[in-house]
Amino acid sequence: YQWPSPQYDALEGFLYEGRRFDGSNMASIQHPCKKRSGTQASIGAEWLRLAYHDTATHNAAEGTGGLDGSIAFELDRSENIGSGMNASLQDFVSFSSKYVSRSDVIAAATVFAVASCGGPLIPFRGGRIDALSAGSMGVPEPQQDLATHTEIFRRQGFTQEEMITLVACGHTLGGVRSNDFPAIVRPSDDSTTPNFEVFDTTSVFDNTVVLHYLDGTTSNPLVVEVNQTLRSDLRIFSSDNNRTMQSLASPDAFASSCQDMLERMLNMVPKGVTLTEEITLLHAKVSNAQLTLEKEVLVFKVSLRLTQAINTTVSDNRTVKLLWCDRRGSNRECLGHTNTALPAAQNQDEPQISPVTSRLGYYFVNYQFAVPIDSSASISMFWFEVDEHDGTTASIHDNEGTGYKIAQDNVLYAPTLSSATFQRGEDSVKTYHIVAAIRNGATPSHVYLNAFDSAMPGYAAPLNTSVNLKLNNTITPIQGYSFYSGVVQDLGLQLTVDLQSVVDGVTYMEDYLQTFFLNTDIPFTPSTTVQTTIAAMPGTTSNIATIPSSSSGTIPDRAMDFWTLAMYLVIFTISMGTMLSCSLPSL
Ligand code: HEM
Repeated sequence: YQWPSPQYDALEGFLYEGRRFDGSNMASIQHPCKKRSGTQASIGAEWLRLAYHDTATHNAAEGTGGLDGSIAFELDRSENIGSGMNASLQDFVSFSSKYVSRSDVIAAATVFAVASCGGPLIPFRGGRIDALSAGSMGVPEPQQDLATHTEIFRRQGFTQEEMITLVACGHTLGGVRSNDFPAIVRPSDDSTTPNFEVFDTTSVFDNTVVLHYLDGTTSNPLVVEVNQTLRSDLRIFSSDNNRTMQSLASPDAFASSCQDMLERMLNMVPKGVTLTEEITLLHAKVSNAQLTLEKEVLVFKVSLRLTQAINTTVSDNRTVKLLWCDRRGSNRECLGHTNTALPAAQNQDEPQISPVTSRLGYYFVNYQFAVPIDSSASISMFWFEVDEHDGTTASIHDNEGTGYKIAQDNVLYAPTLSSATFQRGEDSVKTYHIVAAIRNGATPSHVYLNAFDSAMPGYAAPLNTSVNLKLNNTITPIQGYSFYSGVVQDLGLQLTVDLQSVVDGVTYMEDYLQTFFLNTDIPFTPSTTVQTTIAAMPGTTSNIATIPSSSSGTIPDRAMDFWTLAMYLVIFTISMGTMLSCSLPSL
């Protein structure tokens, strides 16, 4: 892994933080192994079933179907009946983006659900490509016979033994609803409350479904149903004289078989789709790096996210420093001096924020920097030093020795000059005025943006369009930058833009820029901020602010201007002469 890897970074953030950029948390809709409010339905079970139904149309030989999000267009089919399906799609709709496809969200949801309910950690890859219409039919249904089921699983690429295993791994969570399958679960006399019969007596991901099947005490409706035609689990489980079921009687064997089978299921994709490498946890992660103009100052903002073992706390003595080199002038590339700053804020995520990370035994501590940059010097690369002041050597996080390089400073995003106008509500058109700052000196032949949003209400076609940006003379040039602007209209929930400027045939780009915070005063902010601590002087801290959590699924209301406050603190501290050090280059 080398920074920047925008797709990896986005997938890693989603998987290990469970949330999208504005802090809205998808994992916590379900975690910890919750039931849907007011019902007996397990949300994790609904998510897992949706993923299986999306993949179940896969044809391994032809390379068609698979986990591609086509399920969003297939819910009117009887093979996809079930109120949990629609509910799950609603849970997911606002979480996809340019780098986390709708089908990646469905796959990650299964990883969350299984981890959250105590099952194995399923290795995750991203890069699935979304279908924008229905695919072929072919999800198994309970009334079909064993030969049909065996053939369906063979088509998907599974042997008989794998079929038995995968069904047992699926049917450890959740159950059957009377309103969707009245022939299997009789509706209650009181028709307002649907009956729900669970597959086993525990609500967690364990092998009770196997054990109770083997010892004859099961009440799995697909085994004990009086109408024999509907006993599909019984036919499948017993199809090899219970050999496979017996092999799953050990909890470890069950967990490891389910880990393998569910990983294979999530990675069944149409041919032509290349999945990413496995997304593993980054222990020191750079995020939200952005050079921007704010309040007439050139500012560099970045966060360093460190893992911290659960049940341990960060030492009060720890200092985290941002170091960077000038891009221009006599000190460029740290020839004369290296710049240093302390974080503007530190905050901790809740250990529970992603079930995957919490199962790995970590939570996150974030250090956020917002430093003013002299625009004639600019910035070319940065790195971090973390010192525990306990006698151990300070650790350096420098992108495996190369430093974190800032590719360019010719085109920048100016969120504080950009804006969004919209009515609250999911189906209203939002109008975004996007402002780019273009460094004077080189005259661009073309300034434009690519706008992308796949988080569309109702899974409508994504927005994917280009808009030309024009020189905007109403904004006074500052710090050697002039401003270009353009308008994007979007119905979706997670617009990102890529700004591009072409100078002498070379394209400069700022990729995957977030827009959710336009009209709030916070350019970017952690979601579940517990308490914000601002470092006033090296080694000392003082609590100054608490930011309310914005973990709802909607765009947050106007919130406190945290970053501006943080920046002024840094400016103040620098002017006290305590934070800008002139030293020899250390890279
Ligand atoms: C022959 C194959 C299968 C048949 C006939 C079948 C049938 C069913 C039926 C009728 C339900 C009840 C749904 C409801 O009431 O909402 C159900 C639930 C479920 N199925 Fe399957 N299934 C099969 C295979 C699988 C597989 C391979 C998986 C996943 C690996 C899976 C995962 C689930 C889950 C998690 C639920 C519970 C959903 C909830 O509680 O909301 N199923 N299945």
